[in-house]
Amino acid sequence: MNRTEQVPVTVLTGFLGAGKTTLLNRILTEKHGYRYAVIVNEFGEEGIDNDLVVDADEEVFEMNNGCICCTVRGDLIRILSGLIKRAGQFDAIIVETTGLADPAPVIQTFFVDQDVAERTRLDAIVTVADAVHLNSQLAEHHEADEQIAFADVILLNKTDLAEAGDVEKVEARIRKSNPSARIIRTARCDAPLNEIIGLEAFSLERVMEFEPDFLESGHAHEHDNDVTSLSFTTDTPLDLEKFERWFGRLLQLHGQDILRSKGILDFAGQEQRYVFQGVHMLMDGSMMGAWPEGKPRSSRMVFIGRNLNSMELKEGFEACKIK
Ligand SMILES: Nc1nc2c(ncn2[C@@H]2O[C@H](COP(=O)(O)OP(=O)(O)OP(=O)(O)O)[C@@H](O)[C@H]2O)c(=O)[nH]1
Repeated sequence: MNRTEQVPVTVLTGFLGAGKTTLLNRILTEKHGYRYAVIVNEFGEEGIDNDLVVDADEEVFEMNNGCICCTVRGDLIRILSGLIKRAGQFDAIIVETTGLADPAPVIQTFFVDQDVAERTRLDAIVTVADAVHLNSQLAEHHEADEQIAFADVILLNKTDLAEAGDVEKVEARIRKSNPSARIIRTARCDAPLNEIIGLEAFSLERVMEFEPDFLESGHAHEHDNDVTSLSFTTDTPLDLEKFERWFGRLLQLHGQDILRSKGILDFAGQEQRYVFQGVHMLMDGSMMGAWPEGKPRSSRMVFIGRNLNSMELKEGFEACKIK
């Protein structure tokens, strides 16, 4: 098949909370004239990410029942195969992996499945790196290192939160894992789109240089078993003050172990949905607009981390309900 008839695919990866969804939203809202099909994979059970992706014209396919790099790889192939059949209807495919994904099995999918291999081509692996947390993530999670190693482009993001001098140190550390990727320093992933999409940057030869058995090994992959996810939902509105007190204390006490937290919440007396985001101890929250019409209001939250105490978290969450 002619190379120009193959659908280009950009894989967005990066550790938990680095800014992948922020980047995706940027791509989807900027005026570029292209039509993208988007595949979003999420580790938590509650499918929050899908609601955090802006309402764009693009088609968004959710894969929530596991991590893209292991259990749901079959789903990825199925979605890609479906998209390929309608290839004329969009210009490119964007795949956002979970923050815990090893990108290798995802990349392999584009070479080992014959149909997918013939009809798509990897444009680039774009990795978002959190300038504040990357060093510790690299020390603790081999997935973080793989995400950096496989990148063609690295957005060294959250430079607004990093201490002066730290960005240079993180960049030097990145270079040890990946000497050749283009590194772009960003705040809220504010890189020009033409440096992210349509690059024709992916090179299997480069990958084979540092992983010679890349295509043969099957790249057996195991996640850190100590990282788990818990999610909670309720239809009862929550008390904003109680929630803030509980959550602030929780992150103070357990922020080392709670790698990621996020939720869409229904606070009593508030018209809009409230979205909160935590990455370790750093927390961010804001109103995110009206509740979708015709759908009941409810609160959903997800924790991803080590040593998560299910009972304690559940009790804390339940205690935030209005009486
Ligand atoms: N201050 C600051 N906050 C940022 C930046 N980029 C993203 N954020 C915030 O960081 C939080 C996590 O961003 P996301 O885009 O959801 O990160 P993600 O990589 O998609 O997270 P997961 O999918 O859960 O792994 C959100 O609250 C963002 O608004 C940045 O450059 N600076």
